[in-house]
Amino acid sequence: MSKNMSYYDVPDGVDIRGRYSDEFAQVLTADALRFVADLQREFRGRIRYAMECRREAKRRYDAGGLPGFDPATKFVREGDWVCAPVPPAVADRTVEITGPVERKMIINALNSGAKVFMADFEDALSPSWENLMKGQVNLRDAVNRTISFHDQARNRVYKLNDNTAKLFVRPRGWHLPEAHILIDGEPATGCLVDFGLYFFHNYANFRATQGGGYGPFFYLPKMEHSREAKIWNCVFERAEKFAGIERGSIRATVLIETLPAVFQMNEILYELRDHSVGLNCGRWDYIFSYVKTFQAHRDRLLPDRVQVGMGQHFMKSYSDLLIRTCHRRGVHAMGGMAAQIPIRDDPAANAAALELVRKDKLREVRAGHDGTWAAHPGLIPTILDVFTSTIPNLPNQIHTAKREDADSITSDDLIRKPTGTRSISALRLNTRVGIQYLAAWLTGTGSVPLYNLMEDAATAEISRVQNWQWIKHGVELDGDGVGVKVTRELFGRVVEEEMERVAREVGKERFERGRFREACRIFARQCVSEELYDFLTLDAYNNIVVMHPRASARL
Ligand SMILES: CC(=O)SCCNC(=O)CCNC(=O)[C@H](O)C(C)(C)COP(=O)(O)OP(=O)(O)OC[C@H]1O[C@@H](n2cnc3c(N)ncnc32)[C@H](O)[C@@H]1OP(=O)(O)O
Ligand SMILES: O=CC(=O)O
Ligand SMILES: [Mg+2]
Repeated sequence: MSKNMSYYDVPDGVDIRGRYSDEFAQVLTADALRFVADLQREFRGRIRYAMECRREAKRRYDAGGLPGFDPATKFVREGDWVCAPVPPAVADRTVEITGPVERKMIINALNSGAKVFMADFEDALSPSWENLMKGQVNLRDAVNRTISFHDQARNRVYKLNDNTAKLFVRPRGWHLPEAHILIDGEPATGCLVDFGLYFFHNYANFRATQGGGYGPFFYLPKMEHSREAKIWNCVFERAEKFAGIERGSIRATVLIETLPAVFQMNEILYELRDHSVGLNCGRWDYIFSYVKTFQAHRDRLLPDRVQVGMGQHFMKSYSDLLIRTCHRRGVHAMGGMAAQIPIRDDPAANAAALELVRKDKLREVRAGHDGTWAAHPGLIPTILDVFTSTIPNLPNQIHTAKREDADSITSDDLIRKPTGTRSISALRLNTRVGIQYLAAWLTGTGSVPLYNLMEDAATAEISRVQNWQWIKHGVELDGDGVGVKVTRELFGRVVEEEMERVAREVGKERFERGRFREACRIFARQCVSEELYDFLTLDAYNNIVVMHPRASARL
């Protein structure tokens, strides 16, 4: 054991390059880091292989192939198995609030009246060292129920109510490294750091105080294949063994938010059958993934982002098949996120936004979803009302909404071309939103309100890849009577004009103080690149890595 330059007490082979703080050292203990390092060493080969398989699948799609059901796992799809029974503590998940692992928001979310709070290290969080480590400290205090926050400007103290939402934690996706923690000289896998530190410090307390003997509970993002779910299952088994807790204690809901994964839903549940509490329709990343999967397919271009709703045939088919699959296997089928948020200064617009959320949730509960997501506490009464009035006296619809009709959904339904039109105003909006989101992300904020909608990493990805797709394929805009072709030159003019508009809208001072120009450079580079960048945030990550002592910030 040695003390490294930053004074963290680290086990052999582990080096911490992030800033030292006494508070962070409470979660970055030698024992916790040893647990993370052991996970990394045991699973790094399989993670690398899984990422290579993603690249291989991409090569097939780029050569004209289509995603589909795997004949080799037909026996899993047709077999008569079910997942382990749902833990009683999380039978009722009708409303789940989500949000970044920020201290005040954690308290507000846990107090919000939602059944579950999904604390996010992923789409809603900019994964800076400060955010991640503070997030771990905050979650530890939340599980211990000692968390508090003093808003000095408003002289308001935040504390937990007696009754709080059950906590789920969403680690990062498999693809993101943690540059500030080196294990045997290589950056750690981000999600193993998020999972490992949280599990190590909280499993005992969590199971005793809120899991009813189960837990901790997780959400797992952005998987593309059941082999990735299998790795998670092994990570869970390894953690359970380490902690000396019963196999099947840890439970996770997998987000189905990539197009390839919709063909693997049974397989994913099967791999996690002892650790599963369902699947969730991660609709925003799913749309992003549709573009990504079909990036070389000129005939499958997206219409304007606002037109790609759950009413599109491929989106409805995905949600219906997810419900059918989950209920057949005895677990929750969770709905997704409506992007509308309360609009404080305009009662009519606020009522219209709430009505859109209400309709979206009504569609979900009528289709058979067991619960859904809320982006903001102000939406919870509306969403709760929709669920409790549609399925009164039931915690979920797992056994009452079988949706056998969805057995007829085919591969064709799941990849059906979206319909709609394309407009210059959408190109402009994508650009304005993408740049502003990225500017916020670079300064440490991973979810923001923009033009009265929630924007996070997943929605920003749609803006980016839609622009890329339209430029790459030289789309003719047919939506607003302009009739021009999207070229790099046109996009260049749009970027210039939209940057001027952003500067006007946010005001000179904020514009100059912020990282808008840097965001613009990154966003525009990704929109015009010959090859599509895999992830907006993977490329931009280098811009938020801060080494201590300050060395090269690049991976
Ligand atoms: C695609 C996906 O992955 S979706 C899941 C990931 N995305 C998210 O989780 C988004 C979560 N939501 C948010 O981050 C925020 O609601 C935003 C950014 C959309 C809007 O934020 P704001 O405009 O700052 O909200 P607003 O000013 O109305 O907040 C009012 C109060 O509600 C609180 N609040 C707002 N959203 C949340 C939330 N999700 N969880 C907890 N508290 C919240 C604020 O902290 C604030 O509290 P205060 O009155 O005590 O100060
Ligand atoms: O994570 C959720 C999504 O919609 O993306
Ligand atoms: Mg997502």
